[in-house]
Amino acid sequence: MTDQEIMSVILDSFIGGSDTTSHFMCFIVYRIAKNSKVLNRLREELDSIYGQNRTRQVTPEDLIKLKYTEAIIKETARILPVSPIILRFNSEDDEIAGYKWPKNTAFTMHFAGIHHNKRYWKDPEEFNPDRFMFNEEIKNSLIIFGGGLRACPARRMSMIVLKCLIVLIFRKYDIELIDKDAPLDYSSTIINTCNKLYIKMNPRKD
Ligand code: HEM
Repeated sequence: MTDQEIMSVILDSFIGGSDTTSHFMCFIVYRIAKNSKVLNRLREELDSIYGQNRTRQVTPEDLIKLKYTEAIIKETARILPVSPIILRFNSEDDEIAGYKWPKNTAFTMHFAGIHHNKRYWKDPEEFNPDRFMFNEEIKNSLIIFGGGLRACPARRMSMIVLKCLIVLIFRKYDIELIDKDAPLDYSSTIINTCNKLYIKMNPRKD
């Protein structure tokens, strides 16, 4: 690889990796803080793994047990994916769905549309992590990290990072939204970004 290629891979990772994870985490905190039932279920899961020891390291075994935590991450991404679209160009003339597509046509894939389609999801507007506990998911109806050859190379690591962040925050702290009725304040461009999220954070009382 040339220096320039190495440089662009590093830059890609910084750009593709920092905003995505931080906005995703804001969306997760908002959904949990907004839904007391979800928060209680999450605490039950965390307490069953960590008990009163709220400072020990998260282990690989914990990551497997964190099923409800993973369901929250997936449901947050289903409702509002950080990356709602991806682009692809066809390298050859093609025919798809009865239409002819000349080489170099730009295809935009709209994940958010798939995530809210009633053909794939029951009550798609409802935030309900349980749908991932009971295998409601149909193949390719949830696309968080893109797909195919250019899928996000950090998809596994990102799930681990998000799980660890949820554990570190929610096993130890009470998080409250300052304005419980305010809708999530976000902007939508090629990625969905959280504009602001005001929260109160205190050590857990129980
Ligand atoms: C939760 C956080 C993340 C989300 C939601 C996310 C999502 C995505 C999506 C949707 C794509 C496009 C995939 C496609 O075109 O099929 C992508 C590509 C990419 N992501 Fe991530 N990503 C995340 C975290 C990261 C992190 C932490 C890194 C690096 C450390 C990273 C590096 C990249 C790179 C380099 C690409 C381009 C891959 C290519 O074009 O071949 N991402 N990501």
